Amino acid sequence: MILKADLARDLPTSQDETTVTQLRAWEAFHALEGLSRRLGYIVSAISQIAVVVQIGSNSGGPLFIAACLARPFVTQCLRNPIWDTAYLGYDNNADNIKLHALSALSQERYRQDVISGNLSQWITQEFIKTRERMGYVRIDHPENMYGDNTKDLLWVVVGEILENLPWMYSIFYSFLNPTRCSLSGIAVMQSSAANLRNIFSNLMDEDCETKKCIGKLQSLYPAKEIKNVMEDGELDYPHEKSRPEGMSFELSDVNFSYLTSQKKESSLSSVSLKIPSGSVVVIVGSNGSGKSTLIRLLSRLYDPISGSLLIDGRPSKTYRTTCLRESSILLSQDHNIFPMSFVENIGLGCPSLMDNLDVIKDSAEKGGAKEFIEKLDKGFDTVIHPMVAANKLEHQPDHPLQEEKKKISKKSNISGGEQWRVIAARAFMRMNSNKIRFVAVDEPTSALDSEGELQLFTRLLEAREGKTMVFVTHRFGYLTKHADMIVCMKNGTIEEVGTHSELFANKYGEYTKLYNIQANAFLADS
Ligand SMILES: Nc1ncnc2c1ncn2[C@@H]1O[C@H](COP(=O)(O)OP(=O)(O)OP(=O)(O)O)[C@@H](O)[C@H]1O
Repeated sequence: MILKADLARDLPTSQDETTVTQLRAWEAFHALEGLSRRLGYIVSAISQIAVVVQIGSNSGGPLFIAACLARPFVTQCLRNPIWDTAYLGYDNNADNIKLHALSALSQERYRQDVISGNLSQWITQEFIKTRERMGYVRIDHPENMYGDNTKDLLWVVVGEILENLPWMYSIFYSFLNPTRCSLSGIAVMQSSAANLRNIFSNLMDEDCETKKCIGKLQSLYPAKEIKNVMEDGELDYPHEKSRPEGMSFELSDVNFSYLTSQKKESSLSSVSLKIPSGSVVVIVGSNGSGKSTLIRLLSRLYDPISGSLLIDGRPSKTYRTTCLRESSILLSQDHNIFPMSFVENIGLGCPSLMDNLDVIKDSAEKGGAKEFIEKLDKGFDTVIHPMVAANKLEHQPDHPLQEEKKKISKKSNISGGEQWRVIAARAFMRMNSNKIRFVAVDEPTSALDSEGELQLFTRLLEAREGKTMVFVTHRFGYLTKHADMIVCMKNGTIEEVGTHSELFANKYGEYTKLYNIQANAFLADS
């Protein structure tokens, strides 16, 4: 339920802090278990105390209860759980890794990938399948499953003595007062002593704190009720008026600000623009001018605050968002590598072809990722972020486990550019669905070298048939030359629109200014 609720939230909703829940499923189960256990302990404690008081009224009841408390009390004081020390955990169970990875995909950092890749359904289905394959064993952290204390010899001896303290007290008491003790009374006292000891130990277990448990359970249900900020329409995409050349857009007087923005100015102000179907559009402009925001609106990750956005002649809100997302690809700096294997990272572009390794490798080739993946020991089966749990190591640089940690982390690290290539490969994989009519690429220049960038642009342009393509870039050259239209932005507004030669004809325009800065840098170098 939590996974589903997390995956269903759109970006604006998830950025509203009042709607975000940090609760994970295992915590809810713990809370529920803890609460019912605690209730049971309290009932048992009351009944056992009543028994001891009743039967033991002749044999020093209060002192006897104190003897029962001795061991749990000392245990609590000397508590030294194994997980309080430094440790390093490495998980090599494929299903467990997958289950945690699928769970992780509902986190904030993957939200844009999951939404733009339309992956919620696949994740939920895979989660259920993997869970069933594993059987219903507990999958929470080992810390929670392993509650044993370290045992040294002294503690074993002292513990045994304390364990038997109520017994010893009873025997001692019956020697002093033989007439006041019956055999059956002693037997009942003995069993009560064992029960009371257990009950007190459990009640002192901090996991069972009633307030904490109730708080956790209370925060569970609102997560299910959260309504998305963005409206979902009824219309399927494409519809009868959609053109086969690709998606078309018409923005009229669009304004937009992020909920989380600290700035007074809007990220987009009075933006009006027509993007014909099948065109290649390049958006340029200085940092913070609104290029990425414009692309996010076209990809329907956000809706304009005012003004209108038409897609193929109809308001964007009239379409089913899942249909629109099935028809578009967004390739941006905000995307992330999933904590899964390369096969899954790329295959998730088109989950129905996940089993087809040839198609996955072909997409990797197009995205420029195949070469480096094949050089890895496990090739396409390499899991990029294997689960490594480290505890109390951050402030101990000389701890012997640091070396092990490095070895494990090394297996899972790839460079920023390589990550981008994997994400690009996932985008090419998506094209195999044959549903794509809009491709948006947001500035790969920050991660890719110039050769990688040129290859990416060339391969994307080769696949342009039936697709409208919008690129954001800081590098003028190959793309601006091939663009049907260049949009130059400044401070959240559109300064100029036209082809390279049209914009360059305006000597004092923003486009010419940005172009000359780059050209002069090259001239100065040469
Ligand atoms: N997720 C966000 N939350 C809050 N504000 C944002 C967010 N993303 C962008 N902004 C703000 O919106 C404005 C436009 O940002 P945007 O990222 O669209 O610009 P850009 O032209 O793509 O910049 P760059 O070239 O640096 O990538 C900026 O003022 C930025 O601070």
